[in-house]
Amino acid sequence: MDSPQLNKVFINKEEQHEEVTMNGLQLNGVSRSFGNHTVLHSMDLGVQPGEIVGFIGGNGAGKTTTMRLILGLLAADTGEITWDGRPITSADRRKIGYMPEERGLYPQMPIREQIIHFALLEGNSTKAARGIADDLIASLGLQGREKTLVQDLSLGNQQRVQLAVALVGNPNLLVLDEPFSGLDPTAVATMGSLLQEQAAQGVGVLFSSHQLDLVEKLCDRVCILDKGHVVASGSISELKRENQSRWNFCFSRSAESFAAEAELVEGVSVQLNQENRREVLVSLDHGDGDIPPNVLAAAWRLGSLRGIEPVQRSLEELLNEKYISAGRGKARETAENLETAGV
Ligand SMILES: Nc1ncnc2c1ncn2[C@@H]1O[C@H](COP(=O)(O)OP(=O)(O)OP(=O)(O)O)[C@@H](O)[C@H]1O
Repeated sequence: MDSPQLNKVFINKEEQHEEVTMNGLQLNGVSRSFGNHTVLHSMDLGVQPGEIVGFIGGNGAGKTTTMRLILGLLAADTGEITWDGRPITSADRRKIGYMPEERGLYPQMPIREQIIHFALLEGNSTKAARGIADDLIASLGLQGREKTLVQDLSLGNQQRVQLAVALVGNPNLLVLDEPFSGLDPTAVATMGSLLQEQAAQGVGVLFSSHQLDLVEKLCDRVCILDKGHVVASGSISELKRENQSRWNFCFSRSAESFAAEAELVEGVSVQLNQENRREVLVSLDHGDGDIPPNVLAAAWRLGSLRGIEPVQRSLEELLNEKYISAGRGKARETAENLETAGV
């Protein structure tokens, strides 16, 4: 989905020095090291109210560290974290619902009791905490399971309880570390709808995931992290438009000779449609750009060109083809990183 609030997209970290996010959460130039290992390098990230931002990166890219910085569980070495344009306070942080990677539910506690426990920790009275638990149990579809121990729930329902716990403080922002991991397709769909419902109510959502199809489906924007560097950030549609590098050439007769000729052009991959040999998919091997003149000339030479349609890449293709094999400085590291992550 496209965010109407979004008016700027950034592609290369090297070209990126500002990001337009006036409301909600903003990280500006945040760095963090452990000993002499710099885990985050001058990172910028924003989450506006009501938008869902996908946080992508291989294992060890720095996603969890970023989330801990947002929550105030770790301190940044440099840079600033703001809420609504001013330095974030502990009161702002109390309005952030967090689903940590290590989860943190009590396996042997019934789920209603568990949610009440966390609601009490938020400073609610016992009566209010019970009300909050009952409301969350109803809205997350956990009715009938109030007395079930967490350890006896399916993973999907455990994640729902985890989300309930993140929601007890009626948060303005949800920060969720891999909320979809280990879920079956039904539970994934439920979790996705729950996040969309929260966003529709104005809650900003930042979640990390290695499931790129999900990120593509749910998110207004993405932030792609590679070894602590933001390598791309922006709306998915903008990201795709900015990376236009694939076209379908349609002819009114067989395009085999065009395909053969275009294949000789350096830096281009060509695929003749085997089911309709009048169509040829032409892709740039590296980066984005215009159709190479030699390819266009070959198409004109064939003399029966009916049209050229841009074909957008999926987020997964973009990552694999652009950010991994583009030959940029960190491309190889990115490839290894994402491969390790199973992306
Ligand atoms: N407390 C710590 N002390 C030392 N190093 C740490 C600490 N926390 C994280 N790191 C290191 O920081 C790097 C980033 O880790 P982080 O957990 O933020 O990555 P991630 O993107 O969340 O990875 P994953 O997808 O595997 O969860 C890793 O190299 C990790 O070993």
